Amino acid sequence: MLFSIPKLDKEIGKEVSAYVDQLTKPVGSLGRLEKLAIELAEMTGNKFPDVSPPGVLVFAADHGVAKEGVSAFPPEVTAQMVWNFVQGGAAINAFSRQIGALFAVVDVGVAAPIEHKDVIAKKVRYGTNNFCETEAMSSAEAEQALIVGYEQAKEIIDKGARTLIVGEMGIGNTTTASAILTAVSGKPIEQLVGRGTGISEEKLAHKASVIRRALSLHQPDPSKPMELLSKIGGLEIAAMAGAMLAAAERRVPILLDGFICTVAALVAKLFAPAVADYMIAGHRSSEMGHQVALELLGKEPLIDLNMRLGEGSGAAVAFPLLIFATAMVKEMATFASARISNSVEGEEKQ
Ligand SMILES: O=C(O)c1ccc[n+]([C@@H]2O[C@H](COP(=O)([O-])O)[C@@H](O)[C@H]2O)c1
Ligand SMILES: Cc1cc2nc[nH]c2cc1C
Repeated sequence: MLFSIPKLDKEIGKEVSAYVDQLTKPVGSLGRLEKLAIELAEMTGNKFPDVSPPGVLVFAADHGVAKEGVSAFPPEVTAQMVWNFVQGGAAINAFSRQIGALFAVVDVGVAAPIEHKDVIAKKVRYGTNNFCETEAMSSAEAEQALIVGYEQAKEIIDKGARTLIVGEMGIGNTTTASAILTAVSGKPIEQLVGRGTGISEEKLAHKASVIRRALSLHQPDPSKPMELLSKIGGLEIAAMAGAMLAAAERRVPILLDGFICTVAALVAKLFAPAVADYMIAGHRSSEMGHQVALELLGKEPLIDLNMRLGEGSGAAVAFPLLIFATAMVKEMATFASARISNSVEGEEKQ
């Protein structure tokens, strides 16, 4: 599949960088917010971009590998949480309300039928196969799930979303994400497999052995994203990658969530390396392996609050920092406009 992602506007970045140095503060004193303002300008091609409203897309799907007992919760929870999302009772609902987000939940492959007018029904199949035994899905299904994400992102951007937050819900999906990350990074599995929803030490060792077994069965080519998705999964990870690709094509900044989201970002990057230019890492999840995924992507997260929920929640909590970065450029006075003396002459500016 071919994606056409525009280059970052480095010229505007330089302009904003020079302008930020004229604002009424010592050079560099707003730290990471300054870098963020420059990045947002380069992505959007706008010196004074709007990041609001953000669009939050939560993709839900089930994982056949959940049968192996790799989660602290049963697979029915995926469907149950989808109902919670449409009733507005999940963390991401509370946070989306706080940040004024456009919000949508997409069933891309929940194992149970879900009929609710507010759930976007895009089920590609009823959950994946157990990837320890056989391929998670066909490559046609993986492609279909990717397109679901792509189309949904297009839609929410057409409705006005200026930043994209991509969340997920899928019992078992930390096993799937760790398997993809093991294949892609080539690092020892022990560094990449974590507690997910909160499994015991014993279950953790079992989870690692499940992934080891699956990878020796499939031996996926780590440079082929469609192969990774079809052999390992999952449907929501494919959709998330598709959504990111659509946002990057439209110069809409992507605010990444936690572990599963960052692995989906790595998959998207395999489809089109330039997609990573449009990504900002929202937070560092406490899930083992997230730091490695962030390093592979070359991103430093904005916040670290020991969160490990998913759903887009970490990105939603980090989102106000994007508002602050843009408000700084839009609203602050310059030394000249406020008639403030700009440093002692000859003093080194850092
Ligand atoms: O985003 C994260 O970093 C994250 C870390 C651990 C768990 N989760 C969420 O928990 C679910 C997967 O956990 P598990 O144990 O069932 O693999 C899934 O619905 C994710 O949204 C999410
Ligand atoms: C309750 C619950 C909520 C979640 N949200 C994202 N993943 C989740 C997993 C569980 C178990």
